[in-house]
Amino acid sequence: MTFSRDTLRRELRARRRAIPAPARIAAADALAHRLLSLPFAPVSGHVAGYWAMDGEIALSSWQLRLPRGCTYCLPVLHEDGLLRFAPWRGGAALVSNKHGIPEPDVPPASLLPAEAMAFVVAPLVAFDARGHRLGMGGGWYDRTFAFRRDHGAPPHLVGAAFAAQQVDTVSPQPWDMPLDALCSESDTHLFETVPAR
Ligand SMILES: Nc1nc2c(c(=O)[nH]1)N(C=O)[C@@H](CNc1ccc(C(=O)N[C@@H](CCC(=O)O)C(=O)O)cc1)CN2
Ligand SMILES: Nc1ncnc2c1ncn2[C@@H]1O[C@H](COP(=O)(O)OP(=O)(O)OP(=O)(O)O)[C@@H](O)[C@H]1O
Repeated sequence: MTFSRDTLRRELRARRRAIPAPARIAAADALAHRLLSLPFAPVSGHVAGYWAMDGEIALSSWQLRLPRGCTYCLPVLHEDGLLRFAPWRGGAALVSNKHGIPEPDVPPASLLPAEAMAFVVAPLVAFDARGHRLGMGGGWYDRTFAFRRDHGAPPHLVGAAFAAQQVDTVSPQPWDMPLDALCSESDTHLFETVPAR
């Protein structure tokens, strides 16, 4: 079981890294339009993206096209094992976390908890047609959004990926965070989760 999730991670990470630059630029644009067209696309509030790395589909196009009322945030690793979020605009100071991923360089007191987000775009390594997501293996998104299991949105949780990251099944685990939607460059999947509050 662990072996197959690890194997899947290795293969799908290699697959997303192999996508050539022109295709990934076009895909990021198409993804932005799909995210902005979701029935629950935010018009205001804090929205979380991520700093794309290791071949992940980029969110820069979406960030640039967000409605004025939305504040774009990046995830920040916190010592308690739960992600925090911090507003970030192009040009603002960044610092590398322990995995080498840039995070906004802000004082700990200004970090926002997951509950303060209206809409969260989650990176992923692989997804399946039932809305299950396989991440990098740190459990960060699963732990951080475990509170969503018992009640509806907000925050809405949306996976972002290249269509090539779809697999038959990610062999979901009980702790895996269910997605409300998944957008790729070519598809929008809406999933049934618990009703909104
Ligand atoms: N862009 C992005 N940001 C993100 C995530 C992500 O998947 N993508 N995360 C989603 O959870 C969190 C970070 N989680 C991570 C978990 C494991 C590894 C990891 O194993 N990385 C290396 C080893 C390098 C190192 O750790 O120094 C690897 O590539 O094998 C990286 C990030 C928060 N930020
Ligand atoms: N809600 C939770 N409470 C406690 N531990 C958790 C929870 N969710 C995940 N974990 C732990 O995190 C570890 C990694 O989980 P998993 O391999 O599913 O991560 P992932 O979904 O790939 O990562 P991520 O969510 O960061 O993208 C698991 O071994 C699990 O023990």
